[in-house]
Amino acid sequence: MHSYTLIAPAKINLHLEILGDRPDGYHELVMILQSIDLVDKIELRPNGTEQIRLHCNNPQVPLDASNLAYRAVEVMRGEFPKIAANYGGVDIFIDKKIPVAAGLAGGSTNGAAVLVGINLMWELGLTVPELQTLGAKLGSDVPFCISGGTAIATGRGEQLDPIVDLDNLWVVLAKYRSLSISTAWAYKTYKQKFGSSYISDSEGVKSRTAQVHSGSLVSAIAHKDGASIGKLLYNDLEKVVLPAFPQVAQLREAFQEVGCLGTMMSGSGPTVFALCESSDRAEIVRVKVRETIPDPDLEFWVAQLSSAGIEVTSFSK
Ligand SMILES: C[C@@](CO)(OP(=O)(O)O)[C@H](O)COP(=O)(O)OP(=O)(O)OC[C@H]1O[C@@H](n2ccc(N)nc2=O)[C@H](O)[C@@H]1O
Ligand SMILES: Nc1ncnc2c1ncn2[C@@H]1O[C@H](COP(=O)(O)OP(=O)(O)O)[C@@H](O)[C@H]1O
Repeated sequence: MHSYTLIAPAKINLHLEILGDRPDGYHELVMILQSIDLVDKIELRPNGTEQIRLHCNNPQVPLDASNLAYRAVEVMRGEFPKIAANYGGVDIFIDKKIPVAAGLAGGSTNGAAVLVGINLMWELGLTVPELQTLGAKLGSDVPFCISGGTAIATGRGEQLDPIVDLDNLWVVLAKYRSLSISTAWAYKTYKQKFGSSYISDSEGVKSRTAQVHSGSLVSAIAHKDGASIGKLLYNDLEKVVLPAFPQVAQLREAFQEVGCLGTMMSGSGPTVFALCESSDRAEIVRVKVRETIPDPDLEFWVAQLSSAGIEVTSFSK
């Protein structure tokens, strides 16, 4: 049986618009998701036992059944119990570079990598759409993480329409090390603050009152027009996170002041990113914001937008 090493990229949200709440407790969204080349490395090794054993270099990552990498194996075992019984357990090594609970889909992309890796290890022959259907059971962002690139995501985030890949732009990412935000908290607080944006008509049929604002951004992406993309970045969850976490709002202002194409919080935060036209410009922006906020708790990364989803880099006997 082979071992597999996979690369699992983080994502940012160029657009995150909440259209309303849904009967299943989730929110109906329109997002534009974008992979970046800040990546975790995942290694899967058959271990000759029945157990799923996790190893990670970051102590913030849970090593139990709550880890999305662990849950991905369980989803595969649930779907293919006979095949799973032949193959036994697996050791999963997570080399974590993506900050945790940061709005960058770190857990989702690890779960996506394990689905792709198990598909190969167990010789299941599942297609990408089939893997994405299984991925939606793990989390709303998992289907996107499998294919990556640039995509419009609707529904609860799992319905995907790929658009032209953006790779001509860079981002500076910044996050306070000691600050993490729960996605469930961000959506719950949004609902408490803004209620449902669905209204019922005279027959009780619910329809959306929100507008979809992503059209001009899609057009700017089609033209790979960084200046317009920067101006059109959008995230409804900023409305709850920025007032609750003033240091995130200050970080966003600092990026704005140093002059980038645009700046926005990613997903449910607290990572803030600044879009830049080149890696040199990104480095200048990073240095300037570091000077403005010398707090050692603030960490930075520079990454390029990427067309890659989960990639297998090696396998060995
Ligand atoms: C906000 C976003 C933006 O890309 O990403 P992150 O900031 O987590 O990276 C996503 O919507 C997060 O996707 P993901 O992290 O996969 O979420 P899930 O595990 O499916 O859901 C976590 C919780 O968020 C809430 N949730 C999630 C998605 C959605 N469309 N509506 C929701 O209300 C639900 O309370 C759910 O229990
Ligand atoms: N493989 C994983 N990597 C990181 N966090 C994970 C993983 N599996 C489960 N988690 C849990 O998911 C939570 C959210 O982390 P993460 O997926 O990195 O952030 P986000 O949902 O903001 O994109 C963490 O607090 C952690 O408890």
